[in-house]
Amino acid sequence: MSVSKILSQKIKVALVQLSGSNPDKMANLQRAATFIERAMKDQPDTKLVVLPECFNSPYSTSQFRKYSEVINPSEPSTSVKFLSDLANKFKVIIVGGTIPELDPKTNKIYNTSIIFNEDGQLIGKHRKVHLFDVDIPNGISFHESETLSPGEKSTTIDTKYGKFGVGICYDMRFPELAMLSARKGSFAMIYPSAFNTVTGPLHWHLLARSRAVDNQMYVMLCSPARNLQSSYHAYGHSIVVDPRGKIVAEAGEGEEIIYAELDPEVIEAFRQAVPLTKQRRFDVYSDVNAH
Ligand SMILES: NC(=O)CC(=O)C(=O)O
Repeated sequence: MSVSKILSQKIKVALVQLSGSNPDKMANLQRAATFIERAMKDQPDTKLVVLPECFNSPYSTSQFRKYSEVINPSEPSTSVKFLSDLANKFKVIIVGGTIPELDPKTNKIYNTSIIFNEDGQLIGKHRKVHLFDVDIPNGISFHESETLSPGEKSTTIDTKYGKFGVGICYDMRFPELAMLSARKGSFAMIYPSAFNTVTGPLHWHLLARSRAVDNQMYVMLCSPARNLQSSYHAYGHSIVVDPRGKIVAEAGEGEEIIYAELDPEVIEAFRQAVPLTKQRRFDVYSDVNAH
């Protein structure tokens, strides 16, 4: 596939590391608006903005239903309308972190990312496929499946610059979603995320860099800032990794915006130098899911 199809031009991205787990949804939305406005003033050539996982609700299994919204483009809920208006106002693509989603047909709750184009149209959504259910001795226990249901699809979004894949947090531990999007021609994988102070130091950078190197694509992880008043302490360290596995931008632990320029030449040059896509041996591992 020619590079012009993967990413049509250089694009600036902004990852907005907002304070996490605050109980006031409208205040969280307003804060997102303030930061997006700041990003667009600081770097007006920004084409794509990413928000964190659960950016407008507590990250807590007992709270997801209370904060959930029905995602129906013809009857936009509070967060859908808010982010759609922001995308349209600033003429920027927004990967709107995640919000708890209620499916009115099944009464199930999902952890869902909603994505808007520059005209404010909802161009896709991703329901977290792999739920964060872990018990790490002397570390952390968390069971999203207490109240959430898993999504059933991988997600690749089409934009005027090219395609990118979306996963959510724990999804990044499963390389298959990123690989699927890469094979559909994506230039990047974007994960609104909320690792914690146990697993963050162990795996955050490793996983971001691994998904980038596996697929020779950009990888972006956008975390909430650390909030020690909340029950869940997010890791922070929102990060952009290039297709060579090099970290090109990284936040600290507080509220912050980080920027990076994605360059099609970097993708092309590295894919030519290390031509993994031409060297794959699906004749050998076509049955990878058979065991
Ligand atoms: N919160 C998550 O979904 C994932 C996480 O914290 C981890 O994988 O570690």
